[in-house]
Amino acid sequence: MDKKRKRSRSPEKTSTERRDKKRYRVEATTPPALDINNYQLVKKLGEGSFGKVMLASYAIKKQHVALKIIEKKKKMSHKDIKTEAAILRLGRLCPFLIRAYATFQTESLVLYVMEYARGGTLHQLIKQKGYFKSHEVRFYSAEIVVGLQFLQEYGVVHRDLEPENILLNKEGHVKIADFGLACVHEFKGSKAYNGISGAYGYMAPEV
Ligand SMILES: Nc1ncnc2c1ncn2[C@@H]1O[C@H](COP(=O)(O)OP(=O)(O)OP(=O)(O)O)[C@@H](O)[C@H]1O
Repeated sequence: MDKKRKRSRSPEKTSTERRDKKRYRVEATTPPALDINNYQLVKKLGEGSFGKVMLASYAIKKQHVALKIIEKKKKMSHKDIKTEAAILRLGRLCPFLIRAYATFQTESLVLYVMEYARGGTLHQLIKQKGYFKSHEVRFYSAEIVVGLQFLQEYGVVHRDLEPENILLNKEGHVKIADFGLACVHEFKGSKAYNGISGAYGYMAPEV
């Protein structure tokens, strides 16, 4: 009788253990897009107050991406990092916003893997051309407005809109970038966001 009980309990325990081991193995595997070793840095695309943006090659898909690298020691607030990452993830829903393929962190860095806008910035284009013809002004304005309208629907205020942060893809379409100062806020009645933010010359008149 005793022997029988022993035999029936032991396989039960073993299968639970096996299940737990299996679950542990699945959780311990880092998806390739979240593994810093899968990105080979090619060159610097830009640098800001909290970090730099590098052109990188994602080994798994042999694809160029823009990798924004923020050093944790630079003390960008946790809330701002989470907000920027969340807005970058929204980018997949609107063609005029830079989108993130992945966001992750290491012990010392926060990383956003973004689509690479290979057409440069609107600022570079303005410098290169000197001025825009009226149909070009309409083209860029329309795409920027659609991008901003989309952000507004999600309660996002960019707060740092300027030609350096309007990127262009290889077909020349607008990709609004740099959500480091953005806030997610709902304007209700007379409630307004406190604090001045943005680049002088490009701030909204009401700011
Ligand atoms: N997805 C991208 N594709 C191509 N270039 C990019 C991309 N993202 C950023 N850059 C380049 O890097 C520069 C800096 O990027 P970004 O403004 O996001 O960094 P930042 O650290 O937040 O800068 P700042 O402190 O000025 O706000 C941009 O002006 C642009 O030239």
